[in-house]
Amino acid sequence: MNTASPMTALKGIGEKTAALFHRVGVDTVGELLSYYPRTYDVYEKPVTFANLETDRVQAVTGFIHRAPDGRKAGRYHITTVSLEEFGMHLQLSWFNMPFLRNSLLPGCTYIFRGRVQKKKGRITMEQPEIYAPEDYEKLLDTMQPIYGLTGGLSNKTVTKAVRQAFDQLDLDTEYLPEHIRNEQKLAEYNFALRAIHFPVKREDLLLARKRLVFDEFFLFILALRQMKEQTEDTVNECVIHPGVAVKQLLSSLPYELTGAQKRVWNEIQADLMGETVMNRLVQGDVGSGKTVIALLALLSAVESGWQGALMAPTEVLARQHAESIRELLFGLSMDTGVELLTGSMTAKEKREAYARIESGEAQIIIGTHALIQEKVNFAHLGLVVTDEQHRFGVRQRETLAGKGLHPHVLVMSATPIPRTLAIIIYGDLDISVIDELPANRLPIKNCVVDESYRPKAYRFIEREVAAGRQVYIICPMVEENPEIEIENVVDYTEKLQKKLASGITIEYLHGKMKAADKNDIMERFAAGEIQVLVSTTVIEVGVNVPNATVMMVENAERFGLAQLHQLRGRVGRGKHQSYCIFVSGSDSKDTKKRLEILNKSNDGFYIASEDLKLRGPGDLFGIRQSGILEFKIGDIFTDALILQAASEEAAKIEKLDPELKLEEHQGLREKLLEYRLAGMARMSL
Ligand SMILES: Nc1ncnc2c1ncn2[C@@H]1O[C@H](COP(=O)(O)OP(=O)(O)OP(=O)(O)O)[C@@H](O)[C@H]1O
Repeated sequence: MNTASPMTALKGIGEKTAALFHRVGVDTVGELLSYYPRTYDVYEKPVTFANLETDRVQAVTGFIHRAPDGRKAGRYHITTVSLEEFGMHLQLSWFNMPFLRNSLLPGCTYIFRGRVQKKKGRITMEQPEIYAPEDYEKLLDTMQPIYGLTGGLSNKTVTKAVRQAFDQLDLDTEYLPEHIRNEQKLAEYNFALRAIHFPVKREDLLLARKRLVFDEFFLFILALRQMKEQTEDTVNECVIHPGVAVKQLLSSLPYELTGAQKRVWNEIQADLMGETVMNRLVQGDVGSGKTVIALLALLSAVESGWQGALMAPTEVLARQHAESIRELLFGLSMDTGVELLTGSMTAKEKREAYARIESGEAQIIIGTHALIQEKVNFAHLGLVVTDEQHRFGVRQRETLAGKGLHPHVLVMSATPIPRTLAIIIYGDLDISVIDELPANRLPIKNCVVDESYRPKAYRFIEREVAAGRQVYIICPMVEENPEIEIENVVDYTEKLQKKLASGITIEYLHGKMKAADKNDIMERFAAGEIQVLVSTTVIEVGVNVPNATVMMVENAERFGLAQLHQLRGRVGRGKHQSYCIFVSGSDSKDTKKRLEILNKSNDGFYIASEDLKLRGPGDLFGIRQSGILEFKIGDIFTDALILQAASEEAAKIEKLDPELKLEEHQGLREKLLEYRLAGMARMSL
């Protein structure tokens, strides 16, 4: 067995289980080893009731005075036990486990372990684990890995598979040169890999994590530098001059560009006319008006005889872009062929669209990445506008170059990262920043509240709807189990229908819905036919419905601040006063402090940097701040110092041995090659 062996090479994993692993992105034994735990279960000493903290998983010692109660509640059977300690009470409950009434014996002591919650003023644990004290003793202080799962794939299965892989594999030898390991005080590779899955103690885990985060950033930056060398100075074969249509568009906009938009547009124009091809990142906070900048570039391309493609991460966004672009171009004297290309189109529709793209009749092509990248033959592509989530890298360029195309590339990003980090992460791109919001915006009013505020929030929502506005409600994500997440959204919507005044149209949206259904809901929301949209975070990126003025986020404490900021960015996009209600299910002080940052500021850069200060780089169990670039373990915010170190080491290597020819760099050279090959599928590096 080696790292390239398929998952079925492991004992006990057949085709069916392998298919489940495939769903979480693991096809080979090597990928399994880098499928790092999402978090760890730490079996800490039982605490006294006085030290229970809501929203934390804790253990208590409980003496059973009398047999548990059992009762029916709708579809469920509920077993409850009330524990007492120095006059303080803790209520335990289990769903559909009636047998507990006979197995929890009066007069005996058990350890109960679960998430502490406060419900109707009472301290509770739902579904706590139950241990005999002597069994718990054995688990004490161990850390059990918890992996990201999917329906049907249990944590036990993943854990067992990882153990087996470690037992049977000859692991890679250390590949980082010793001078780097010494300089950065990094743990040995195999130690790190083992310890990240099965840490014996917390210190080991911290060391392991630091090493693997460093590796991830280091390889990324080295690959990026190689990529930059390959793409730099491609001669500009698609010279683009903005002309009459662009002027007309500018004067027909219902607003004037902000100073920042004008500056960035100038930078782009200079690129488009320049001697080398454009590789530019436009960074701008949510709602700063990036779409119109993209459109100006696309229209300039069309005016100069080229096609422009706009690649969106989701079908919903592609549709939205197509619509708003058609609207903005309407009435210009030049007719522009705008083509929308999405997965839910029929085969016939797609064929016809491909034909129009190939003939050049379609001039601005808007679609999802997969469709535009893989299947399309362009007549004369001059510009690609894409987003940061899908790196448009060497492979994409090579594919296009194979078709004789060397287009300009414009990458759009709403991730608020400080410039110093941006330069490292986007080392292959020039950077422009739209650092100003349109002037007509009223700042969003925020509040952080607890669950008891819900009825008031609902009355507020009713008033806004009565005034003609629209509302988003975000349900908590359930990372471990997408099925529960869907249930949450559906359940919440049903309950909400009873709580809000009749006559309000409420619909829900989640990631597992069919594309056509999602489109339908989004279109009806955009058209104002739906007033309240209950959703998972699928709504997070880019949706633009300026009439929506309320964003209510349930269990806000479970989200990263950067993500909450993105979510909040869905409102406050028009002329109406907008509101954001963060409902927190936790009364922990740290949570309050974090959410307070959002309360104080609407500025993405400020929020990201304050969050970083508060959490500190050692925050191991923290919420990942951003899904961008899909780093497996590193987080550009919380691991900013490691990112910086990796960048410095990469620069040194480049100076010392740019082609990695030295003996001591052979391991690294191989690893980098492997990384780039794997990355082609993942990040297109
Ligand atoms: N200069 C401006 N003045 C007033 N309104 C503007 C200006 N530029 C853009 N807008 C409007 O602001 C809204 C948000 O713009 P846009 O959708 O381009 O944001 P964005 O930067 O893409 O944000 P996100 O990252 O959240 O998608 C749109 O309704 C757009 O019409």
